[in-house]
Amino acid sequence: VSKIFSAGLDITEMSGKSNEHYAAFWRAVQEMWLKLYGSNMVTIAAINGSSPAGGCLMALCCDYRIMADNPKFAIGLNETQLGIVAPFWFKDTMINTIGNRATELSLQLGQMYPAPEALKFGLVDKLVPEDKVQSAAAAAMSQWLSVPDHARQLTKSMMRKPAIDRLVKQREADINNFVSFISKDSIQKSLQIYMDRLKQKK
Ligand SMILES: CCCCC/C=C\C/C=C\C=C\CC(=O)SCCNC(=O)CCNC(=O)[C@H](O)C(C)(C)COP(=O)(O)OP(=O)(O)OC[C@H]1O[C@@H](n2cnc3c(N)ncnc32)[C@H](O)[C@@H]1OP(=O)(O)O
Repeated sequence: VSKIFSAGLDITEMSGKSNEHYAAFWRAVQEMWLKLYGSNMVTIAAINGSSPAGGCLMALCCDYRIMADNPKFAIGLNETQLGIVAPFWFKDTMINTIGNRATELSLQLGQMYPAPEALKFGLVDKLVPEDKVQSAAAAAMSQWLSVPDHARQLTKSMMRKPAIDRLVKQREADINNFVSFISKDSIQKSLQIYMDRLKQKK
């Protein structure tokens, strides 16, 4: 979709459903992160539009991020703005990209960064004109693929393994946490208010 890289997790999957539904949904989200963050392939994010929350997470999972140079497009982990909390593995992924202090600011405020600020913050690696995002991503891919694969893969794994092992160890507890958090009446209410606001904005 033009103007949107990803709208993040589907909020309708997190509201008004059963606990079994929430558990299955969260397991699938964990699986997505484990596969993408843990992939030994080269992954380049071609960010052609806004990328809130889960969308930002997907981009952060990649090895390199190229974003369209348009200040109308914003990226960030904005969970607190929805009244929810970025789980520890979202937080770890961001820390591994921009560091602890910048992550704390970002997460507590639920900040969405317009493209130029995202570059300054290190959330993305490069800005290019909107119509050059795909070609710039292809060029970056060629550069990354020119590095001997075994050395690049071992280096990637060395950098990411501690975060991945942490989720693998706590996977069931993380699902239980998510279910008990998201099914609270107060959280359901916050999500409803956020969705109503999104619709009113039109
Ligand atoms: C202490 C224990 C902690 C345990 C862990 C607990 C909790 C963690 C839980 C969850 C983590 C979640 C991460 C997420 O990803 S949450 C989702 C965050 N996403 C957003 O905030 C995106 C909101 N959307 C937007 O900002 C805009 O819609 C967007 C910029 C994407 C596009 O703008 P545009 O103007 O083009 O389009 P709209 O008119 O706003 O939207 C069209 C249509 O789509 C609906 N919609 C948008 N985003 C979502 C979404 N993420 N999920 C579901 N539906 C969405 C929007 O409501 C419109 O619908 P309709 O009116 O056409 O029916």
